[in-house]
Amino acid sequence: MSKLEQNLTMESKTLESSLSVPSVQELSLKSSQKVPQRYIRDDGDDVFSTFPSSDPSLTIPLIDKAKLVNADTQQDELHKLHLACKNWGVFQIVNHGVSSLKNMGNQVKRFFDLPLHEKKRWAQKPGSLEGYGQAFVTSEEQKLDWNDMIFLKSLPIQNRKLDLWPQNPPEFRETLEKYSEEMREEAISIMSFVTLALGLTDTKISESFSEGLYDIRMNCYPPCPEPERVLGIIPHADNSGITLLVDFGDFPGLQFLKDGKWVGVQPIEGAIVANIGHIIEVMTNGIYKAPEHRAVVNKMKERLTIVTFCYPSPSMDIAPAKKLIVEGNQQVYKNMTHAEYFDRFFNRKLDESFIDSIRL
Ligand SMILES: O=C(O)CCC(=O)C(=O)O
Ligand SMILES: [Fe+2]
Repeated sequence: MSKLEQNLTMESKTLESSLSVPSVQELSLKSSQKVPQRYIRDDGDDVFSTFPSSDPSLTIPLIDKAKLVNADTQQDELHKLHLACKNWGVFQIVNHGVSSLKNMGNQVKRFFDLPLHEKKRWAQKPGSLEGYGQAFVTSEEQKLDWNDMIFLKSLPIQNRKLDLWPQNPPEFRETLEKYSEEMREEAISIMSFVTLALGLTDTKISESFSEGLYDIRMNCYPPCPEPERVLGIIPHADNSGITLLVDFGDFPGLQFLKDGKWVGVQPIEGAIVANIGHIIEVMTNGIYKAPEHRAVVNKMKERLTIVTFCYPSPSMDIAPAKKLIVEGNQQVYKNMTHAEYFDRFFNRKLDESFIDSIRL
């Protein structure tokens, strides 16, 4: 297919679906020393052109939730949070209130350990991203991520497609229900501190997360014989309001782009990695930006993550907060309804920057 034909196909196809591709776990089990060409990124693929930072002083900011809720320490911690959101767009949170991380992690591990035919009972159906498979595969020529996943819409409850919710392991569903409810509470709470850190006293933004949408992507990154030639997930920024990620690995697999260099996130057991998504970038008029990030893989070790994409209520417009457009601060992004925002996202061109397309 010529480049032009490829672009035309990309333009006409909606991205809200995925072509079926092989399971990476199965490829990994074949114990071959070589990775199939479709996964190889070091043959001129420009997503591979930046390198990890070698500066050990660069670490993802750490936010202590206990200090945010304590009146004596709140101001200092809010200032740290403001700098984290402004300079990085990502931070790790400890002492949060989510109790079901470990249980959910165990369920996800047990799910990915099932034989392929069993996992396929919950496979993505044509025309939908939800279920077990891979995201955003839209052409047979596209390079592939070294990643298997299961993606489920969890809240509100009426958005659930239960036929895609695994019943093996047996406690998977109830654990995911509890996990998503806890994540919703955490998102509301984090958003209330993020807006306070920005100096917004009105609670409209954080409250809109109580009626929000919560989509959960569980990722498995199997060991890879040639880890330096592939990516677990290509560089992207999230289209969420905020993303809450739990990393069950013990090496830095997730990397954020900071001043042109990739900085790895060293997993802290029991912590949540929170990153700003495009919706909060728009609502803060770009004061807080959605950071580019990617996942890399390991030669010997599997890595599992659970990613909760948190969106405000569909009744909330996606537009810069009026209070931020004062005294010569120009509005940077368009005012959109929730429906318009998603329409633009799912019909975007894969070779163009989504955030640039919603700038004024
Ligand atoms: O699993 C990871 O480390 C990154 C996942 C991610 O960025 C995503 O699913 O959007
Ligand atoms: Fe992401």
